[in-house]
Amino acid sequence: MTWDTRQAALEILLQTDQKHATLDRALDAVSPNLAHLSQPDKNLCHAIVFGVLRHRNFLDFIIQSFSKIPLTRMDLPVLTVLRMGLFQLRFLDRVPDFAAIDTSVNLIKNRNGKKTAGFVNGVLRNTVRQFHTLNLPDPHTDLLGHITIVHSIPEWLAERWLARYGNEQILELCRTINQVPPLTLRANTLKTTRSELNDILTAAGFDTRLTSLSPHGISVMGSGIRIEALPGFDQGLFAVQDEAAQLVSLMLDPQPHHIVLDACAGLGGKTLHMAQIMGGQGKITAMDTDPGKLALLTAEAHRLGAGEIQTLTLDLMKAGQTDFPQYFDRVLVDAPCTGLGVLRRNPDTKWKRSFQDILRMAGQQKKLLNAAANRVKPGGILLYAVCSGEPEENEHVVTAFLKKRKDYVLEPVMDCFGLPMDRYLTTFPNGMDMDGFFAARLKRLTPETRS
Ligand SMILES: C[S@@+](CC[C@H](N)C(=O)[O-])C[C@H]1O[C@@H](n2cnc3c(N)ncnc32)[C@H](O)[C@@H]1O
Repeated sequence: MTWDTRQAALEILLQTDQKHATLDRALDAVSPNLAHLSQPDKNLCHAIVFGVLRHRNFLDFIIQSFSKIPLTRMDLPVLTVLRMGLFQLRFLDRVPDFAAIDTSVNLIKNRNGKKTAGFVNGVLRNTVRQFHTLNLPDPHTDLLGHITIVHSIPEWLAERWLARYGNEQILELCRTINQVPPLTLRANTLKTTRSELNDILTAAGFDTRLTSLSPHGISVMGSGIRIEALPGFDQGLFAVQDEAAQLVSLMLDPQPHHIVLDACAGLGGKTLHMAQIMGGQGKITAMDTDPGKLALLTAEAHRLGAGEIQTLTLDLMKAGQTDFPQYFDRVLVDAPCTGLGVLRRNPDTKWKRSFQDILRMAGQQKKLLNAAANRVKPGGILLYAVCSGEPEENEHVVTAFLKKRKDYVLEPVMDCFGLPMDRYLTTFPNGMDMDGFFAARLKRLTPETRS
């Protein structure tokens, strides 16, 4: 089946609306149907999908204001087409108003018939004519309403952030969350240097910025950049990795002679950074419950020339002594989490999470950290990381761990990068232009240092 640009965007959004289909999975699932589209059309499709997910509450507020039918009684495809049309009208200068309206009307006419098409036409045209009459919540008198509607943050999350952050900080955070994040590369120092890679990219006409804290990062400015088309991709000169994620492996500080366990390795972003920091020496075991991810990790290790990475499909919670004949100098637990720190990359996450998820994930994180702790050599380091800034998944996990495990102490992050933070690594999209990460460096004491 082949789709045009907006049909494709509609299908992706409808798939993403199912609770367990992440945006990444939906994009992967439909990608064969997009193969015939030109690159600008693919870019437009992505812009609509991400834009609708970023601004969903704002778009719904407008639809509700100009529709006689309540949103709760609207068919999901109709509501989605309205969101897509409105997003183009309000946010995409490159799409003229008539094109945004006509393509939306035709899209729904083919699916639901003429009557529904008339309804969509009416709502979109009313918006164009009467948008100026809308009363949007004012940040000075109704900050919660403003954040919820204008910045499209779910109310339960906005309430939590309001209790935690100052007014200016939360507004800045919300603004950055809805912006397109930078494409950040990690120079593969097994094959090149950051400065050499930067020269290659700038010579090819790309506008780049060196990351300020990671010595390996380069952000490539602009939108719609195809990673595979960047110079150096086939030669494995870089991997795609946000700066905050780069800081995690740097904070673990694995040495060339170390034996390392990446206990939740996933696709291996951090495993392969560790391999590069270790100069392709030492020994790394990449473990995950998902064999499919580990297979992709092995392929990526090959592209990057990272040498032999031992993979292990195993549940950390069920792993016993026989699974690991030796102790490790370094263990990374990059735990599964709510992902609320990476909303600018995965805007669908905000509509799928609830407070209960934070508590559920925190319970799992505590268990994973405890299970990993027994694998660390006395004198070795256990690093706990999550891409969420929620306290239950951050310091609460670490505090509970330290209460239980008197053989561990927290090592201050200040010593790692001279960051303006003392105990933990905490990064934010606002101000730092990085994903929101949390990491704690825990040292296992030797019998001598314990007493
Ligand atoms: C945040 S992701 C890891 C991302 C990865 N470290 C990276 O940098 O690309 C968490 C991973 O933990 C894995 N996982 C979840 N529960 C696990 C368990 N009990 N044992 C091992 N891995 C687990 C998931 O499959 C997922 O790939």
